[in-house]
Amino acid sequence: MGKLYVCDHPLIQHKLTYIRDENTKTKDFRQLVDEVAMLMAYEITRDLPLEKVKVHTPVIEAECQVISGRMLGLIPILRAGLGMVDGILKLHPTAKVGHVGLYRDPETLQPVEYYVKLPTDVLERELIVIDPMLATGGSANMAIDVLKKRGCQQIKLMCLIAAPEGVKAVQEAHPDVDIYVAAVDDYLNDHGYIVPGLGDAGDRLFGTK
Ligand SMILES: O=P(O)(O)OC[C@H]1O[C@H](OP(=O)(O)OP(=O)(O)O)[C@H](O)[C@@H]1O
Ligand SMILES: O=c1cc[nH]c(=O)[nH]1
Ligand SMILES: [Mg+2]
Repeated sequence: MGKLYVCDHPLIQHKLTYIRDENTKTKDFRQLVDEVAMLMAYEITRDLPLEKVKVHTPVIEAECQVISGRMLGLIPILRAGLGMVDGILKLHPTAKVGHVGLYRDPETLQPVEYYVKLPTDVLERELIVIDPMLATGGSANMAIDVLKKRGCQQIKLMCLIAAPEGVKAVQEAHPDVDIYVAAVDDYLNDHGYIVPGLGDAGDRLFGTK
């Protein structure tokens, strides 16, 4: 079963509180999501492998370390996942970005695919699927399916807030995928919203409501 990591760094938890607050308006919401995504990326990439390299400092030749291994690909689920991309790119500027467009039907809560565009070298990259909200898990599972159907193998999932139902659904459908979140909330309400949650992440990011 995939592991669940809760990024409980005080800076992440502090910022998440203001992201949840209904009085936080679009500009600050966007800024805070960007900052939390960057802080989470720092935690998530803690296990990246290093390799030794020689560097000439102005003083001597030294043996130092650089990140080795596979390159990174970020896969935001449109729309709301877009809000987390730039924060991660600040730490990993060479990552490529693939987009998976899904919306959740408000009646059935089932995800509907409307767009997929991936880097040509996606199979050579470690992928992080990004979405602020993991509610029923339908969207995350469909995005991971989209990647696996194309042969992708090394996939992580990164969300701000998860419902227990969503964590369970992803762990059952994709036991090879580790999940990284800033918080696991209490439950889903009758409309499929995470409680306490933050409302509709896409609407709050883009000011569409
Ligand atoms: O786990 P699930 O039950 O599938 O719900 C989570 C999905 O719902 C939201 O997207 P939404 O459908 O609102 O699209 P948007 O990002 O365009 O607003 C959210 O950003 C996730 O993608
Ligand atoms: O609480 C939720 C659930 C799904 N999508 C959101 O944006 N928020
Ligand atoms: Mg939305």
